[in-house]
Amino acid sequence: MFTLRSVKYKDILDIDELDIPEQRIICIVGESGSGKTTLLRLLNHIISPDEGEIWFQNTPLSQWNPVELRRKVMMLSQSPAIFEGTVRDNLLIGFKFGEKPPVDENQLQDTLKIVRLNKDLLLDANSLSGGEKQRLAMARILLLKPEVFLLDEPSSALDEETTQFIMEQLVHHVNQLKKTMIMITHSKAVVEAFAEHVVEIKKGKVLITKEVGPCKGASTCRFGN
Ligand SMILES: Nc1ncnc2c1ncn2[C@@H]1O[C@H](COP(=O)(O)OP(=O)(O)OP(=O)(O)O)[C@@H](O)[C@H]1O
Repeated sequence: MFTLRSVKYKDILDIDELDIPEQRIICIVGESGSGKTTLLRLLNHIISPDEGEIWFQNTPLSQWNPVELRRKVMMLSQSPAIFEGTVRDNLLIGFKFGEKPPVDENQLQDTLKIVRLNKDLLLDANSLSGGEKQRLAMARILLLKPEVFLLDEPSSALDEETTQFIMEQLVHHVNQLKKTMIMITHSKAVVEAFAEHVVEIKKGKVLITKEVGPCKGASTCRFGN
């Protein structure tokens, strides 16, 4: 799905070779400051490498129309933007400029359940806590159904039990839709429970990239197969 060759970005990342498979749950791990967020930003083409090339679906990122690319590859940052207005406004904002048809009320409610956000759709989004805002942004991306979900520490503002519940829901959802999830995590429990592929970054270099869990060695595999 993503292919990186001889990619350098400032003195932050120096990746000789990395292949990220599609339709997998991929965890990016590594110590703080190792370059994980920078890697996600490169994949989303928010930034470009100084050297080397990154391909998405066999086309160099530089040849992708940026709008088209970000419709397929969406990133949820650690502190996502919350817009003025209600929970509902925030869920639907992605549909405002897109070509996708707006979703109905039931879908909005169902998506809030996936991220365990039990709030009224008409509530002012700015009254939510940090963790709730993060989940609202997660729900917003889920509704848009991109090919690739890039999640930067999606559980950073969540307690252990909520993390377990939401990750289960997210992984199930992504698997069902046959999408790809690439997430940065510092949680060993999340890696052990959900990763199908792990990429470890150390000081800007890929230390380890390997398949793990139930899909190890399989050409195709979804949980439950
Ligand atoms: N635009 C930038 N210009 C210069 N340095 C940067 C820039 N963005 C990040 N850095 C530096 O690059 C290094 C890697 O940052 P990055 O955010 O990718 O790390 P990370 O592995 O995601 O860290 P964490 O786990 O703490 O979130 C850090 O030392 C950071 O300060």
